[in-house]
Parts: sequence; C-alpha cells; structure tokens
Amino acid sequence: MDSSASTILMPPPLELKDERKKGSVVFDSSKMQKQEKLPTEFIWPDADLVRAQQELNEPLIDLDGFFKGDEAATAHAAELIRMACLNHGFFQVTNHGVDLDLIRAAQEDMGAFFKLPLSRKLSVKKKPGELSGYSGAHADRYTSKLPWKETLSFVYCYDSGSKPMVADYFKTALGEDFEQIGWIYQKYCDALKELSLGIMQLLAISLDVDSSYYRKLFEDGYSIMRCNSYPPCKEAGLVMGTGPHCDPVALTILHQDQVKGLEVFVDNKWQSVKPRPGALVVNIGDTFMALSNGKYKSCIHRAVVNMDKERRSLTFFMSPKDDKVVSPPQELIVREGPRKYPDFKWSELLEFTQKHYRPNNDTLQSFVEWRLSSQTK
Ligand SMILES: C=C1C[C@]23C[C@H]1CC[C@H]2[C@]1(C)CCC[C@@](C)(C(=O)O)[C@H]1[C@@H]3C(=O)O
Ligand SMILES: O=C(O)CCC(=O)C(=O)O
Ligand SMILES: [Fe+2]
Repeated sequence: MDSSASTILMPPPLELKDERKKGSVVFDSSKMQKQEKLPTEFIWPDADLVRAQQELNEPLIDLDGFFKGDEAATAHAAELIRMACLNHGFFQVTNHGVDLDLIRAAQEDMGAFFKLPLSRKLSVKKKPGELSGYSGAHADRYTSKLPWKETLSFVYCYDSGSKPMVADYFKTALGEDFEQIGWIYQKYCDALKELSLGIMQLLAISLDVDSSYYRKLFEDGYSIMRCNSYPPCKEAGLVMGTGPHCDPVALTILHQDQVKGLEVFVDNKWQSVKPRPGALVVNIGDTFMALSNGKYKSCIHRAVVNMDKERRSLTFFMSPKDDKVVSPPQELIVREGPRKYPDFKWSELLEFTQKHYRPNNDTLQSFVEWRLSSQTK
C-alpha cells in the first residue's frame, strides 16, 4: 500500500484519545475463557449489545440454472438478488459450484491453526500495513471495544495463474505441517473466485447494465481471505465478536458453522442470519454500493459471541486491483441520475480503513469526506 497517504493527518478516531496503549492486551483465547474478570477493553457500550430477536428473511438462491446458462433461471436469480440488494444486501446461495467436501475441509481445517499454542500463532502475526497474518482481537490496532476473536488472513490474487500463492503462503509461513491445509485453502479460493465473478455477472444483470461490466473490473482483482475464530465467553452479552460495520470491499462470501452469530441491522433491529449447511452467505460491501451508484445497500452487520461454544467463519473479501478506479457504469448514471460518490481507487479506501479509520456503519461516507478535506488542505 502506498505510504504517502500516511502523511495526511486527520482527527484521531475516538479510541486514540484513550490513555491505554495499543498492544497492552494479549488475546490468549485458551486463557481468556477461564479469566475471572473480563478486561474492560473487551466490554462494548450497552447500545451495541441489544440482542437479535428474529431471523433475517434473506433469499436462498439456487445458482444451478444460472451456471447452466438457463435464461429464465438466471433472470429469476437476478431478481432475487435485486430485491435483497435494494433492501439489505444479504442473500444465501446453493448449487454455487463449490464442492461441499472442500467447504467442509476448509471449515474444519481452521481448527488446526487456531488450536496452535499462542506463540506459534504469533510467529505469523500480521504486521502493520500488511494484509496477511494472525491477529488476536486487533489488540495492536485498537485500545477499546476490542473484538472477541482471532483471525488468520491471507491474500489470493485472481490473476495469479498457476502460481499457488495461498498454498505457498501456508507452507512458507507455517511450515510443512500446514502444506496440505494450504492446498485446501488454495482450492477453496480458486472456487470462490469463479463464484464471485459469476455473482458479479448476476449483479450486473439485476441492475440491467452490461453483464460483463463488473466481471471485467474484478478479473485481475484479489481477495482478502480470512479465517475467524470466536472463542466462547462467559460474559458473551458484554463482548462483541465483530462490531457493527459495513464491509469496505465489493463482495463478501462467508461460510459459517452451525453456531449462530452473524446478524444484520435491518428495519431498525438486529436479525440473525440462519446457518444453512452447504450454503454460502453473500453480501455486497461499500465498494459495490459505490459501483451501483448507491442503488444497492452495503448493510451494517456484526458477529455476536456464544457463551458455551466457539464459532468459526470463513470470509472471502472480494476487491478490485489496488489501482482500479471504482466508478459505476455510465448507463446507470444516465438512467438513475447524478453520481452519489466520487471516483476513487480501491487502494485509497483500503488504506483509509487500515491506517486512519476503524470500519463502522458509515465508512464510505467518512472516507469521501476525509478525502475531500485532505485534498482541500
Ligand atoms: C478491507 C477489509 C478490512 C476488514 C477486512 C476487510 C473487509 C472487512 C473489514 C472488517 C472485518 C470490518 C470490521 C472491522 C475490521 C477491523 C475487523 O473486525 O476485522 C475490518 C477488517 C480489517 O480492517 O482488518
Ligand atoms: O464472522 C462472521 O459471521 C461475520 C464477520 C464479518 O462480518 C467480517 O469479518 O466482515
Ligand atoms: Fe463484515
């Protein structure tokens, strides 16, 4: 990522005024669960802790007909996507072309990493400004409202061709004993790439624009792939696994285990996303909201924690190449009216979320205003 933006000053996010130091908390999941007193850094404001009382009514979309080129099935899938994206941006897909045994292996193999001793996990600790590596509660990035989770992130480039960059990452970073697992995630990312590009075609069809417009934008893009582990917590009602936010990326494809936890804020209330074995949860992010000129909604969501059971999820965050300009198709502007957001490069929004602003429910608008103020200085 370009470091020049780091010279642009901006008012520090609230937590930076806090006298506590970043990195003063070590999230050792094996010990945290036994701890008598919950460190205050993990306690969230009451306003964030309201529980979900119902399930989201998102569509379950069968992609079989779309992948077989059936026009009626494609039109039906696009219509279901349109209705969901006009409302909350979440839907689930089946017959998505990703082998169910591969999904099961990818979901289960997370345990081999998260069960490692903390010292081994810290040996691949995510460095500031890098996208790959291990993070414990983002304790080196934030000083309050720490998420009750461990994550392992790695990058998958859509145009990496025959170079197995994910398998290489696992073998290089974690050694021979993770080589086989690395190939599971390599194959998983290969499959999710095809699915994500197919969904980009369906999104274009749903917006009645050139069906290849978005697909072309992402063919040389990349994904930030992330394994999430949310350890159980006795005070589950006071902590948050992943706080309320909109994903800054274009599209997120998530697989969750059978422990409920993903919730979406729709019609002024939190609604839980039902785990469906073999289905994949899809949501559009801020970058696609901009690509749809604000017609489709990137929606606030969060992950809550369970008192007794660990919850794990796999998130595939689809992004355009860093220097790609995020701009909606002209035919949408002509038809739907004035631009809602200025053109921007994905690398600028990513840098904003990594160096200057903690993603929340207003990240894109805050980014647009921050960039404008930086340019007028
Ligand atoms: C571009 C990204 C930043 C985050 C990972 C990807 C897409 C989702 C973002 C995130 C998960 C939104 C909630 C806050 C966050 C800090 C987290 O909890 O991990 C975000 C990710 C990040 O900045 O690492
Ligand atoms: O783990 C989950 O269910 C959701 C996590 C999430 O929203 C994210 O990492 O962006
Ligand atoms: Fe998210």
